[in-house]
Amino acid sequence: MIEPLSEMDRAEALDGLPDWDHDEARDAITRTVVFADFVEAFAFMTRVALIAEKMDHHPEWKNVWNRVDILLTTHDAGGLSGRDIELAEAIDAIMGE
Ligand SMILES: C[C@H](O)[C@H](O)[C@H]1CNC2=NC(N)=NC(=O)C2=N1
Repeated sequence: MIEPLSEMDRAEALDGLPDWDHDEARDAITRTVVFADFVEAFAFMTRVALIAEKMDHHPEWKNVWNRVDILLTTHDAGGLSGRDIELAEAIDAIMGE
């Protein structure tokens, strides 16, 4: 069982992730990223997939051509956990390159 984030930790984590929105209904964070074309979007998804597999923590996402809609939450915790924050930070690092 993975522990959900406390109210305080959640607020602090969201503060540190300005590019992410909080989906309150799911207690998830979401971010949409847009690339030049499908190949770039899919290359990004491949990189994230390898990180996710290493973390054993996987995004819910949808790709439409050059766009990737990402939702992170922890099914085992019924909401946000530290793993979502860690994966969001890894995604932000890729997007910041
Ligand atoms: C068995 C396996 O470790 C679990 O199902 C992992 C896999 N990836 C996961 N990813 C996410 N986002 N939440 C989880 O609770 C989760 N659990």
